[in-house]
Amino acid sequence: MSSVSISFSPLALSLPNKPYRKNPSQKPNPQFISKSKSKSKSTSKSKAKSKSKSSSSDEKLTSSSSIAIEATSYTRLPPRDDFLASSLIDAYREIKLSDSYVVTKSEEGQRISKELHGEKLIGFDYKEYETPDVGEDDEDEDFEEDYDSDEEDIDYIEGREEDGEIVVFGGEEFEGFKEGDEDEDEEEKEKGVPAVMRCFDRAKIFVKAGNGGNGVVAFRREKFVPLGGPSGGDGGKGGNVYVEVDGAMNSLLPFRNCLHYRAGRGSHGQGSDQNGAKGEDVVVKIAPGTVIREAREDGVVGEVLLELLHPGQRALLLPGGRGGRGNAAFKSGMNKVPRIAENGEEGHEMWLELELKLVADVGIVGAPNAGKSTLLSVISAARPEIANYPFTTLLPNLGVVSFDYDSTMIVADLPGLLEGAHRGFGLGHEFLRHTERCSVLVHVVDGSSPQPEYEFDAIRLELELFNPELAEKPYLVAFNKMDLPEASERWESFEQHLLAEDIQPFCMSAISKQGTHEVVCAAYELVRKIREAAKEVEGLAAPVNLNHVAEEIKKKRAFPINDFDITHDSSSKTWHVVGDGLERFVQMTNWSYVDSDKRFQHVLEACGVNKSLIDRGVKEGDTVNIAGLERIWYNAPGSASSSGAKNKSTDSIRWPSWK
Ligand SMILES: Nc1nc2c(ncn2[C@@H]2O[C@H](COP(=O)(O)OP(=O)(O)OP(=O)(O)O)[C@@H](O)[C@H]2O)c(=O)[nH]1
Ligand SMILES: [Mg+2]
Repeated sequence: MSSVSISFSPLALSLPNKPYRKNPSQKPNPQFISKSKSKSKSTSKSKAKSKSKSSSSDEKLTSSSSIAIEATSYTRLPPRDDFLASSLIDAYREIKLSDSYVVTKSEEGQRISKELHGEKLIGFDYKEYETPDVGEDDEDEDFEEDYDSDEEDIDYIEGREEDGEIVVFGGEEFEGFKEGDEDEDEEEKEKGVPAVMRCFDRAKIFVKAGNGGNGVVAFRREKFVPLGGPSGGDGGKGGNVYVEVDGAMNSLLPFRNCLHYRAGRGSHGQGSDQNGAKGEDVVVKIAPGTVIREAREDGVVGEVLLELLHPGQRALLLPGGRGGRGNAAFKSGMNKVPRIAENGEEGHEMWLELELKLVADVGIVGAPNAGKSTLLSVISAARPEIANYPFTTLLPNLGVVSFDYDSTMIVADLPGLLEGAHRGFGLGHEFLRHTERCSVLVHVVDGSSPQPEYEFDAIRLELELFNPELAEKPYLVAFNKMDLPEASERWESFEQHLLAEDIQPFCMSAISKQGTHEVVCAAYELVRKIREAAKEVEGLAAPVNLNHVAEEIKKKRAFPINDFDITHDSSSKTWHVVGDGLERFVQMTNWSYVDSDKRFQHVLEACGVNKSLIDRGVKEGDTVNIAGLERIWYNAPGSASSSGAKNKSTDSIRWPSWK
């Protein structure tokens, strides 16, 4: 075994491994707001400043960075004054609108924003994105005109002031959250998720097990073999539906092209006692971390059927239908020439909802544009898109960080989070879901943002509000963009702020790879501890039964035929006899053969349907519906118990037992 060559800096060793607990006293500090307002009056100024001060910032890091500095403050959610500055308006136009942008257009929008974030408003105020407030009317118009000129890139919705926030993602839109109509809002949000994102981690597929092949009626005809007897073979079994975890998949996008998965049907039996071949199985390949639910017609979220995490796991989901018996199987001493064979059993079918929650050891979280993708790109071979505008990343990116051949971890770069993400704002639900399966979280904080402390607190709060378990996960904090002077200026106050909460943050410049090694090593140390703890627990835990869905279906198939319910509709004089066993029996009866009806009568008699109907007072002429099959009841002459077909000669035949 090779040794893991990881060197830990003293900073990394002092990493707090305690889960974060929400501190209710962490409310927005008005001092911060006023401070930042005065500090960041002009972004252009700060750009110039950042250039002149770059050498001093480098002192904080061990070696200086030769990489060009990019001021990124305009892509953040800036203080209102900043936003109104004309330099920012120019900058705002530069934002790549085809990817994303957020607008609050009206008074109503502001009101909703306030209501939504009301008591626990931390950090961003979305009313700052009120485009009509840009200043003078003329300017406003200019802006709108400029904006309109970009219309070929995006679908921009106008004149819907009452709707509050409008979010546009690559030409698709949804309306912002409005308190009081969550249900409608859910639908709206679903609509607003761009197709590629929906397909990335959600899919709805149809699966069907193969039907069994039919049995046949055949008789042996051969020279020198007189009265060869029945020789109809049984039908083959239908193919099964399996679900298998494919380690090479990291999304559900393949299900975009293929929705229906049908296993092959069993071949029909043939003469000369030849049984049919088994139907072909179908294997549905899914990504690790996929949750499978039954999709219900009423829209209610079905219960989880399977949750497959590890590559190579295979579950039998739907077993194929049984092959029908051929007439050779019905031969008996009393019935030497049976003219009967069964249909193959129908394979079970269902619609499934697949939901992927990425399985990664480390999840990189943070506000948009914090440098999450940059961090992933420098620590792994992954090449995510990196750009100077928010929501560059819309789909999570995975990367493998290798220290040694046997010490690796999977790191996921997740899309940026906004305040209100836990309520679906900025498609937060879509993104936050993926953090649930990460063992460790790395918070990347944009050091160049006016209030990095708020940014960190807001993201932490969003995670906790989305799922309190997320707040219990071990995490570490990486203060990024230390190569920028404004970031290095803020580092000390940020560090003090976190140290007061017993958290030791890391500082780094992802773009120049400085300080990233310490962050990765510290994250790996946390991952290693978690893996060790998980191994211990795994040893004690009982093995999970992956085939329980198929077992349930098989159990249902073996349901006894004499277990049925009878209901009576007096207005239409109809009796309904229902039962899983009876239903299957009716489905497998092949009515084209003469003996089928006799056997049907025999089974009804034997399983007590006739007797129960007589006891309940069935009258001649009444309709009896047996598992969907309608018959008219009549009383056979001279018999108290008889049914609606044929005579009693069937009693003399011994039919093989129903199976
Ligand atoms: N100066 C400087 N710029 C950085 C650093 N890290 C990232 N950036 C820049 O910040 C911008 C955003 O970086 P990304 O890595 O795309 O940020 P992100 O957090 O993935 O953004 P989203 O995907 O939109 O959430 C890019 O222009 C990067 O070049 C850094 O350490 N220093
Ligand atoms: Mg990104």
